[in-house]
Amino acid sequence: MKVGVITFPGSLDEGDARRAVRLAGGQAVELWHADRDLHGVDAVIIPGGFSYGDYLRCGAIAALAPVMQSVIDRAKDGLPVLGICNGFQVLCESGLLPGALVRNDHQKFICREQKLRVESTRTAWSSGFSEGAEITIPLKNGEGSFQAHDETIAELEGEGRVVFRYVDGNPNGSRNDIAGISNAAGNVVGLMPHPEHAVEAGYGPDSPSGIRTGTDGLIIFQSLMGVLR
Ligand SMILES: NC(=O)CC[C@H](N)C(=O)O
Repeated sequence: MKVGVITFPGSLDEGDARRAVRLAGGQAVELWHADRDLHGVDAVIIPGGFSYGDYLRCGAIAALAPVMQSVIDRAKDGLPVLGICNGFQVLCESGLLPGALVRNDHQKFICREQKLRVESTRTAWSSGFSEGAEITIPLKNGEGSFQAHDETIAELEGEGRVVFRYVDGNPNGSRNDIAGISNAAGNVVGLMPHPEHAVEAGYGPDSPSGIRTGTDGLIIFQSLMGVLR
């Protein structure tokens, strides 16, 4: 299975995302922001970082990059797409996901191990979890507060499209403690915390479930492999 990982100027975590794909059993393919060609990939990951220096808003310029035009077209046909942190910001700016990520309510960059609850397993990227599972993966951003109109929040909640929710304290003022959402079809998912940094035992944060040690993030990439199989 070929999983494309996009690099924009200012991307940071594309290497870890490619590594996560490989550890989950996939083949990682490098995609370049200025290239419209998706090189026959079966899925796309938009990684974390500071694309185009976070000007004008985080993700706003990346959403207009040539590669994103192809991602937007293919996502409408069901291509699995995962946006991690800056990637989530790009997905919201490109219109593939609703809402916006704005500055953390406390105005500071946050970097910590974050506990999440898996609220929906009906997406390409969360099908490997059991519903309600609690996982811990790193969170690191300045603009991670998820905001949307009341109607959009009601729609996301009503349609079961909140995929990940912060537990044990809201780190950034996100509405309804939302850490990650999906589109209606479930092929596009964006989340602020970083699963690609919790894929190897001994290196990621310990899971509160006690079942795994530091590898909760790997299940997101393994979920995709199950869907593509
Ligand atoms: N880790 C990241 O992807 C950072 C995302 C974004 N540039 C922010 O600081 O909010």
